[in-house]
Amino acid sequence: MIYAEILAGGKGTRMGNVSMPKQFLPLNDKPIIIHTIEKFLLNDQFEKIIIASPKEWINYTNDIINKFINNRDRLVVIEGGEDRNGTIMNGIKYVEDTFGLFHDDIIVTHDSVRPFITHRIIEENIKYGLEFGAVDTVISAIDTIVESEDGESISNIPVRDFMYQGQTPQTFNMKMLKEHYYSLSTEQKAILSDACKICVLKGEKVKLVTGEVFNIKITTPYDLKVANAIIQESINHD
Ligand SMILES: Nc1ccn([C@@H]2O[C@H](COP(=O)(O)OP(=O)(O)OP(=O)(O)O)[C@@H](O)[C@H]2O)c(=O)n1
Ligand SMILES: O=P(O)(O)OC[C@@H](O)[C@@H](O)[C@@H](O)CO
Repeated sequence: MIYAEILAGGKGTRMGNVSMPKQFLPLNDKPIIIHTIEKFLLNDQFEKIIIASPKEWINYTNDIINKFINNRDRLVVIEGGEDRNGTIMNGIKYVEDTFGLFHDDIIVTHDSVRPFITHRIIEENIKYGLEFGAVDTVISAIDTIVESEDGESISNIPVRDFMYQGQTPQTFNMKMLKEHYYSLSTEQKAILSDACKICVLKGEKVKLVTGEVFNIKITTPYDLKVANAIIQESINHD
């Protein structure tokens, strides 16, 4: 089976002093997370689209889904985890408890705050997820990446042609990811900035899918302005 999980368990602290987690802020005519959910609903391969929200925002998430989405049969809202990978594990647990976990089951995980995800990126994540068991969505690094271990001076400048910026979706064979995640030490878990690193630490091959420059993660107030500009641009082209 093919599942999707929209990760909305965060608090959005870098968005500054706003009344609600950033995934619920309006973007044009509806909340950011609704744009994201609608993109996933366009794909009919998903058995279930799991939305993981902070516990105290679960009712609100259901309310806005009821308001903006006509047919919510494939949607379910669950509680997010303490961190992003904990949220992914809650999604896998939901599947295991509800449908059982089978050998070829995959989950396409996506940041709720990347509303500009495209049909092509989702399709390629599913295709390669089934084939390889682990997929990351990336774009070529635009800036040169400078590495500094102490934050004071350069320790390395990797060859830019080998550097990419990680986006989402990230897609995984669920059994594989779960087993690897729970076999990591606390120290290893502490340095995970995304779920693909779990696979990398365990020596799994992770297939790359090409993302889009506009598949941005809305993190700061500036990103929200950029997102509004992207929406405006697409409306003007319609
Ligand atoms: N415990 C968590 C933490 C984050 N996320 C989700 O992961 C995505 C990317 O994370 P990020 O942009 O860092 O979101 P926040 O953690 O909410 O932001 P901040 O770090 O500024 O607080 C977001 O959609 C966020 O809701 C999640 O599902 N569960
Ligand atoms: O929570 P952070 O913004 O530090 O990291 C999360 C990101 O790594 C993750 O959301 C993906 O977008 C991959 O880049």
